Amino acid sequence: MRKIVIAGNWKMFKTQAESENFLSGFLPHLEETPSEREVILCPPFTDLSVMSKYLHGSRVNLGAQNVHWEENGAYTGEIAAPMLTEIGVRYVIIGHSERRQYFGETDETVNLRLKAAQKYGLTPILCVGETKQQRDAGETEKLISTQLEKDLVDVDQTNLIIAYEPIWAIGTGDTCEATEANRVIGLIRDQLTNPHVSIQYGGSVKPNNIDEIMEQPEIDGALVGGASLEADSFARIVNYQ
Ligand SMILES: O=C[C@H](O)COP(=O)(O)O
Repeated sequence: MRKIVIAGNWKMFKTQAESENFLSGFLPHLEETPSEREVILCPPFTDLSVMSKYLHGSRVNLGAQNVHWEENGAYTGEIAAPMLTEIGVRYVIIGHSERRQYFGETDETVNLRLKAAQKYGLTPILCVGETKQQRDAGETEKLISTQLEKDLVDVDQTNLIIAYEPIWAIGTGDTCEATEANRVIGLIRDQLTNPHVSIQYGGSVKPNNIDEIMEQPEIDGALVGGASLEADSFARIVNYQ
């Protein structure tokens, strides 16, 4: 059975005070949210501890935006899985296109991070997706297939979420057509050994397009950037029809 998973990726936004302010506006909306929907917030590292305390007893789970593959060590600027699990983090985004584009993330390091996350009991949200140039060149399928092949070597597909995020649709307002996202996600599913992996769509998901996105049979949720930063907007997405 595939689970519906709606995750907010706050990227490099919100101080601790702002995160608490968000939660005070957001949590009351969850009374309307069907219980089978998994709701995740992935704030900056500095917000995780305070949010974990605030969310104690709530149905919202916490995710980090990255994790290193070593348990500890001289890796300035990185974070280790035990540091996350100790404060109640359960998910981690791995291989986001912004990490691949700006911070030298490769399929090889994505694979190391995925395996480390699973080893320490975190559920990874693996991001894959093509650039505009790759799409225009007709390379979408090949690119994603290669990413999956390399990223998923020796990765346990029973503890995994995948997010299809076409890079040209991220933060641009230029959403991928819901039917096209559905088609690509179907192709991703065909390449997996476990048919029960939840696969999200990400890229300019907004309150006004979430209903159509979630009507698609292959799409099991959304990874939301900009529209997850405001409580009412993210609540509308989580409470899609
Ligand atoms: O992780 C989230 C994605 O990068 C989507 O961001 P966006 O909703 O602002 O387009």
